[in-house]
Amino acid sequence: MIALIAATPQECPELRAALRPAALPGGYGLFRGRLAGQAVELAVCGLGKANAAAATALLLAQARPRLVISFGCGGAFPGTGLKPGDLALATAERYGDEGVETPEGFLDLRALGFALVRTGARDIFDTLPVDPSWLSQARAAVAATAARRGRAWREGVFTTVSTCSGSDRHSARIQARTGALCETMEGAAVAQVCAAFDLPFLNIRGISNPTGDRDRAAWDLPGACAAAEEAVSALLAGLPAEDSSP
Ligand SMILES: O=C(O)c1cccc(C(=O)CC[C@H]2O[C@@H](n3cnc4c(=O)[nH]cnc43)[C@H](O)[C@@H]2O)c1
Repeated sequence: MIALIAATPQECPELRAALRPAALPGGYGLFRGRLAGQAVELAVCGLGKANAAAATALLLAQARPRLVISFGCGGAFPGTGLKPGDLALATAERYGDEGVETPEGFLDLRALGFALVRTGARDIFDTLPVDPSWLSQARAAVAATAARRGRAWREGVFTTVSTCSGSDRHSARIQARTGALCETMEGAAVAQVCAAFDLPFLNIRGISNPTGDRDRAAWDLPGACAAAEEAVSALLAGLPAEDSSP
């Protein structure tokens, strides 16, 4: 089974329509069934890190998927070459605002000495991994989807925040701190729970907006959501049968 996590119903209309409604404890939305020949469970978790972590943990406590995919829309930082409607694929997830703001600057969790996940092999602080073999499968699907739609795509670090980058000043600070190309409100939280459960994680986002001074006229939420759904479907369609995938 493949687990899919979207924040809002608007980010997954096509996939939801192909699945049967179910429910997770706590009222988190769940949809089950088969997509492109793969068994899937789609959680619609609500906005932000707390919802994302709770829904992911509830899902993983009752099933052990071979892959967890966070998907939906996200903001693109300046200089990345990404525009609304384009696609982005995470190579790692980094928390953007977990830490302490001090007179001397921002102290992240590594500086504070607080690991978020202790895997046994190593401690994980602010940066969560993406599984390399699944990443190469996803790269092919995202590239093919972008080409089909006549759009650009990029891969790189994603950052997850509670306070979105709706001003140039804040956006520049988060970009300098994280080196991210894409900002979301859920990705690192899903990745953190996957690391705790030792399960592979991917994040695929359609770009809905540029980060920086907030201008709702520059957003394309429907185009971003459609692009991400199409890339997820392409990834599922390209996967081998359940037993022989990475
Ligand atoms: O109205 C706003 O200024 C605003 C800011 C951020 C997100 C929204 C949404 O309605 C989308 C929610 C959904 O999309 C992801 N998202 C999209 N763009 C961004 C962003 O620039 N920074 C962080 N997250 C973003 C996010 O994962 C949400 O789940 C409206």
